[in-house]
Amino acid sequence: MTTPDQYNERPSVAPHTGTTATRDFILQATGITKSFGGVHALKGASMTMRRGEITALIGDNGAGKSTMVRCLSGIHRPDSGEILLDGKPVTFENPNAAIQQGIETVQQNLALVEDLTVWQNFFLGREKTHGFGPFRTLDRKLMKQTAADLLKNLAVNVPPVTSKVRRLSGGQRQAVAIARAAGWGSQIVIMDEPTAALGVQETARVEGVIETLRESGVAVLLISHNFDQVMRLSDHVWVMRAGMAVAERRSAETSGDELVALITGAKAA
Ligand SMILES: Nc1ncnc2c1ncn2[C@@H]1O[C@H](COP(=O)(O)OP(=O)(O)OP(=O)(O)O)[C@@H](O)[C@H]1O
Repeated sequence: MTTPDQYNERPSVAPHTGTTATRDFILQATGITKSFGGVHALKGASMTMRRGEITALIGDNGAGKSTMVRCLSGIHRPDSGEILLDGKPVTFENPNAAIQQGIETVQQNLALVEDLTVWQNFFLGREKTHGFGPFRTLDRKLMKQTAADLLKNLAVNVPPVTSKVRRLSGGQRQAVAIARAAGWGSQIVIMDEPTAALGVQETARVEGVIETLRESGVAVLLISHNFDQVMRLSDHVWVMRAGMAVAERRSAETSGDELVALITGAKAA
């Protein structure tokens, strides 16, 4: 039987050749390499994500998590390897190409414009219009209503969508960024340390939004250094070490101690 841990020992073996049916995976990355000059950030890393699950990606500083995320979100082009989305090979020339394929990334800096309102941020670069030709105008009413509905569906309690982002708390901003990512019909939402800068209450609120996202069938990739959060929220955990994804565990079947041992290499995968 091919176990996930073996994928990385034999990167040429695609995850979808294992015993889990390909259709279970929304994403399969196989043998991804990426170097920056002499720095080999990814050395043939392979990982998978399933629909309607939260997959955590953990590892020490410099393990390659952000580089993997950037390859999946079109910021970097892998030097080699294959990414399958819904079973089909994809390549992303740029972040827009990943977005077109249904992969949204909530960056650490959130990429929200402070001086615009919540609804304007939702539709930044993707504005809805009505009318034709020279009579075409922005459909503000539709955009406001859509943004409000999305926030409501995700049970996000933020001030009216006409509020400027500048007025929102850290947790509210994070929730808006997640709701925006979810609202564009994405199949996968990638989140890099979504609660790192938040207090206890705001963290709980954002975690609630992430869980709602999972319930709606979206696959979430959560990069987090917070072990409690990883154990609480995720369904599967991939552990990265020195440019490789060295192990996958079901979150319910592992422990913080085992994950630490896998991260440091004290325990073989
Ligand atoms: N643009 C870049 N240019 C040069 N080296 C890079 C670049 N991006 C990443 N690296 C290097 O690649 C390696 C992996 O970095 P990466 O940021 O992917 O790790 P990480 O697991 O996300 O770490 P952290 O938890 O600290 O964010 C590190 O040695 C890093 O210095």
